[in-house]
Amino acid sequence: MEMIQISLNSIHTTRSLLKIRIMDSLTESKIPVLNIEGLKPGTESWIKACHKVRNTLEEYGCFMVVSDELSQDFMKEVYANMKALFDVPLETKMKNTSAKPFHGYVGATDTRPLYESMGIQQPTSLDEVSSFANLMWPSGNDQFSKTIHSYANLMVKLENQVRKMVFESYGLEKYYESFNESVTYVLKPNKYRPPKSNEGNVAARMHTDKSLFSILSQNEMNGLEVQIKDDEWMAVEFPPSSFILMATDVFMAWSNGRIKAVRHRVVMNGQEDRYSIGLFSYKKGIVEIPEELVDEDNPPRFKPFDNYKLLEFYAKDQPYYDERIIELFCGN
Ligand SMILES: O=C(O)CCC(=O)C(=O)O
Ligand SMILES: [Fe+2]
Repeated sequence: MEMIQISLNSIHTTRSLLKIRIMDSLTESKIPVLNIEGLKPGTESWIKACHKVRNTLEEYGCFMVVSDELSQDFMKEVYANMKALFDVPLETKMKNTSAKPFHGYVGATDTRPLYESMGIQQPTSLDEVSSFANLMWPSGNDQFSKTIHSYANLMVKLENQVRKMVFESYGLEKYYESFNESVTYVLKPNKYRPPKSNEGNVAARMHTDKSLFSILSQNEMNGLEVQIKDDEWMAVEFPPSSFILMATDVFMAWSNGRIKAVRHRVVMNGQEDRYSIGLFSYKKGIVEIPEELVDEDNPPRFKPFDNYKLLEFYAKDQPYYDERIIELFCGN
């Protein structure tokens, strides 16, 4: 039986807790909002922003961006296409398979009845997105492919920029290009339905991501909550055309513990379906702490490890789902 932990009331209990409705008053959203679009590498404003991004990820583990590049009309199109995707029959959705955990269709289960998710691998390739669409709609769906591919390209561009900024801020830009060659992506559309009266409203339990970096946006239904200071949950308010960038266990380990992996969960308080879309990067091969981030005062906190093996480890039943997993997996 699956164990879940809900920090509210500090209780550890079994799946019956999923029936609990969380209605605690959440701290008002104070997630930093950074303006990092349109900066030119090498300029003074770029260098300043590099430090700001790194400091924010060290202190909070996440920040938001309100994008000039994503119009509200474009985002409406993204969500209309996602709705059409989840409306395809279950047998068809189940054709979205992958050998990697959480990279294919994940359906609702007894312990997680509100959540469904799909995986589009290598979404920066229009051919890959189109073959996914052909699987879902036998006569294809060009509109879906084009929209989702453009969205993925924008998110990947941003993911690259943020990692470049962090590398630069640590003085490690010389590693950025070679590191980037082994980064891969999966785009995950998620759907959450509202709970019935006899169901709890925790749609995704507290966890930290096992990707290298994650970027999420949502339709107008809120639900994402993060712990950015102490153990307090904070509801994320998404202004139009915004997304949240989140650091993960892998980025935390790479930085030798400097960057914070942000704990998050999804709680459904509304009465409408919530759609979110996440771009997750992964590092192929071994992740190692750069020697520049290790010294006498900062001995290596993690052994070199394989990102996908960490994901497999996480996918097996574990005592927790947050960053304590990576400590178990490869902590020193
Ligand atoms: O839907 C969301 O806002 C969160 C999804 C999430 O945490 C995940 O896919 O790892
Ligand atoms: Fe997550």
